[in-house]
Amino acid sequence: MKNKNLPNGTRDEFGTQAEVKEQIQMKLLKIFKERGFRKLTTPVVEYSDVFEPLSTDNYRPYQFLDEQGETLVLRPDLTLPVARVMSTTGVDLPVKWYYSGDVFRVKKRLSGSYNQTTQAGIEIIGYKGIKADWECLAVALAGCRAMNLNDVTVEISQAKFVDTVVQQLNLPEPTGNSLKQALFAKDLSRYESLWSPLKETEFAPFLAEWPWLFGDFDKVISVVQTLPKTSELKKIIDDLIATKQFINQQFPDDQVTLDLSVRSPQSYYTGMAFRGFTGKSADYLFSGGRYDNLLTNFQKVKASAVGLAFDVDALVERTPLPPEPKQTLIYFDDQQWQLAEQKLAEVPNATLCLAETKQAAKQLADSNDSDLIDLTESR
Ligand SMILES: N[C@@H](Cc1c[nH]c[nH+]1)C(=O)O
Repeated sequence: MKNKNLPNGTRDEFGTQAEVKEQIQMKLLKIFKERGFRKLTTPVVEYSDVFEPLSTDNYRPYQFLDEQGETLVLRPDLTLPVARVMSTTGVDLPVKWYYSGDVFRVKKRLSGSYNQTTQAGIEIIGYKGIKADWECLAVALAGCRAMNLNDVTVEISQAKFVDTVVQQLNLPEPTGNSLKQALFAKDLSRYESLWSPLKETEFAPFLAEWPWLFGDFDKVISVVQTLPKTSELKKIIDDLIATKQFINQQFPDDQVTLDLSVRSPQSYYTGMAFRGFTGKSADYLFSGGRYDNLLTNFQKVKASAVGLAFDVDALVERTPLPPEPKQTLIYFDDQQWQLAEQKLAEVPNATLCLAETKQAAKQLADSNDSDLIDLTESR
């Protein structure tokens, strides 16, 4: 009998913790709305095909069958449903959506992380230019500020960078792909042996450093600058530098790092991607990026898009819980409802006491450390 247990990786939330979470969500939604984003809600359950573009190396979705035998899943992501909506509803582009809701990702049993997390995010669809990426970053960092998180590190990556460089190297396949996999896995001995035939080429200074190409923005960029520049690579570098300058100007308290040796945080990203961290914690506060091809999975037309989602639970973890405020119980008898309502409106932090006797009301007030207003005394 498991009716008193929760499935692995889920939790109940109540009281102060749940209220803080609600407040955080409200603050984020207010920022989205104030910047002109419109609300979009999608169902918690979808056909599993919607999530096909997702590579699920670290987790798998919860799956079950509907009455026709079709595989349904609890959504493991909120961006793919937005792409589905765009292909089925004929909404005119460009659009700016905001949403909040839970995503469900079955992680390894002892990973210590939850399988149900709450996200609040935005998707900007129909803009090719870098201003849309910057709007995502501006929303992300404004959100962190609203939570009093002032020392955020934005880690930027670029989904196309690794492929662009591997292509430039002109390695025979499958060597190019193996090099990429060794780089992502930080399998250094394999990486070394794969790039050693290029030791005498102009790529050598870069290739020797590539597995360590993360951290300080300027250092990483200076290594990338040693590569021969194709127009594609130049555009990638220019956009990264301009984005760092944008963050420095708009959010001078925040740090920017660059990682050009990682796998893209989402398999559907096609351009810049970014994550926000604070302190030493490895959990990110927000994660987002550009995905210009995702909509073509659902429809013929190509549309540019960029978005980001806050991990609301990670924000809650970094928010100190406020002390429990003292509550006032309003005790009254059955004939005094009107009066009790008046008191309730007047007294801050009050609640109606629904106990049946005065003695029970007193006991309740004592055990909750609450004040008690007794309306039956004034009669
Ligand atoms: N859906 C992404 C975040 C995102 C929103 N838009 C673009 N990326 C995630 O869960 O990591």
